[in-house]
Amino acid sequence: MATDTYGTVPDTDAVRAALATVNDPEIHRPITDLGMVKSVEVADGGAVRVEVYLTVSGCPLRETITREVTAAVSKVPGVTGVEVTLDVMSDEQRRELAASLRGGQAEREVPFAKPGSLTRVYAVASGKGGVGKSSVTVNLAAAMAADGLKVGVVDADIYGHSVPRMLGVDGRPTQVENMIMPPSANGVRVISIGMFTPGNSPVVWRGPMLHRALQQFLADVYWGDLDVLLLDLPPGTGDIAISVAQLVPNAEILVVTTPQQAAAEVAERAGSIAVQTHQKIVGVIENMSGMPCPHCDEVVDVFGTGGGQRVADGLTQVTGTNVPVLGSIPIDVRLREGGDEGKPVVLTDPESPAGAALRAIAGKLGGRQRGLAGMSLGITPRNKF
Ligand SMILES: Nc1ncnc2c1ncn2[C@@H]1O[C@H](COP(=O)(O)OP(=O)(O)OP(=O)(O)O)[C@@H](O)[C@H]1O
Repeated sequence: MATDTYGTVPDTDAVRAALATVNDPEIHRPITDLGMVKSVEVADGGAVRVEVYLTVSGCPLRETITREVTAAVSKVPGVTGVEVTLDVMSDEQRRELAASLRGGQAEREVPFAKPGSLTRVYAVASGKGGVGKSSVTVNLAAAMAADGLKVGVVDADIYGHSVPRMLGVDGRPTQVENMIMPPSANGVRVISIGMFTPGNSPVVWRGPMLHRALQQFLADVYWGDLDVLLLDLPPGTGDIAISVAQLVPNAEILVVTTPQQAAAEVAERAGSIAVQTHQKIVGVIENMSGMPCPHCDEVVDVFGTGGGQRVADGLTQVTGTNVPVLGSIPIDVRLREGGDEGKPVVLTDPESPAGAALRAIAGKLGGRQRGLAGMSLGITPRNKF
């Protein structure tokens, strides 16, 4: 905005108020609250100079911060120009920031495991690989974020980590002291083992290291206040499922299967582990449930039928609680393309059969926060609600 006709110098408080509207892109809190505004100078002609502290040198989001600060300050009446210079926090400042983000809590605590936590944690499990567990996870996350929920995803599929690519997250997390800032895309905060390994190298860790990695993802990552955290587990009944049960005992299990008999049997075994770990199974999602013919709309049951219901019935029997089928997702080439391009189908094609099915399931799972009225999930509310 141009200097007003009387040449009034812009008010420093107004400039600071404008800066308070700029959130750090990783921490998602105003830069003014994070001690990131080093100085503000307003010259007579209306030129404003803002010095901003980056949390770390070489911060990948320096351009974003510069752009957003410039845009916010430019809107203040009387401002004729904005110059943003960047500095880097000292070790002491970083320690203070990390301590304030932790809210004075002791280190290494998993916030989601605390009794008062309001975050619902869903661990997405499958028996076999390749049934679409990661695709389902990222689409549920994106759909819930689009519905206004604060959502995080931990890609705990250590051997087949694909979540960042499917969600369109690139780049590595920034570390502030011993806190890790998760990158985000499509409104979803993501952390993946793939962000900590060079190139596309395989991860060959065994149990204790996997446990440690998961603990770090849960305790050392600054997630902020999440409504929902989704954990994409590796297929099968491996070490990670046990670690999840130990680290976040209140996590609820979501089982993904295909309609195929063989896949359903393995999925049921994977789900049964919840009985031993005393975790709740929130429901079963059947993926790849038929493919609508592109020419005549007739549905071709490529992988057979009924797997989701079989798994749900089996788990209902072994757990003694009602485990419902939450939904069925058809085979849809747009879902696969969306995964390859980092654009979840629930956002690019929300009305497609797969997009609509995923959004309906996300609505059931995300909507539980506001109580269970009107929902037929067939579940028993836990005391955290
Ligand atoms: N409903 C669907 N329609 C079309 N393609 C799908 C569907 N669901 C998944 N796919 C595709 O199937 C492949 C496997 O999916 P995905 O990687 O999500 O499986 P996964 O169970 O997470 O595998 P893993 O656990 O082995 O990593 C991907 O190429 C994905 O795009």
